Amino acid sequence: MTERTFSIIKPDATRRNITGKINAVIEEAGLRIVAQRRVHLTEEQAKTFYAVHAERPFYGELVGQMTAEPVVVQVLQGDNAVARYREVMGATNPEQAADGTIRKLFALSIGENSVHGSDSLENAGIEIAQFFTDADIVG
Ligand SMILES: Nc1ncnc2c1ncn2[C@@H]1O[C@@H]2COP(=O)(O)O[C@H]2[C@H]1O
Repeated sequence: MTERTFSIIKPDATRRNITGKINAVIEEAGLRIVAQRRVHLTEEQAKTFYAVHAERPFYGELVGQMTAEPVVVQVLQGDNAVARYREVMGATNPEQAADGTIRKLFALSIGENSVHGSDSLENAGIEIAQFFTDADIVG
């Protein structure tokens, strides 16, 4: 089934100027980038986006990292896009990520793990709506 999922290329990757390399892995995996924008997240935006992690010990560091430098927010479209992108990203901890995945190729650490992807179709809809309107997405 064709789905849309939400992706963030994180500051550790924009800082190293490797957004194109990450997009190449995404496209080679059969996902289509149907919306994309570079944005410097405010603290409020990052806190809202990661509210589900507010009680976790790494929350403050996470918000700090996500607001340190610009990110690239994206909508990806394709067959089973939510699950497919999670496969393409690899495990949250790059030490556990499979060969060929974005995190195996590029991530620096569990915190600086280069990309975010929605964990469910429902959350994909919520996350996409935080950054894009329907008019921004050209499928
Ligand atoms: N111990 C941790 N466990 C899980 N996520 C962590 C941890 N420390 C930092 N994080 C970050 O928290 C983020 C939450 O969702 P992400 O998919 O963006 O990727 C996660 C990691 O970058």
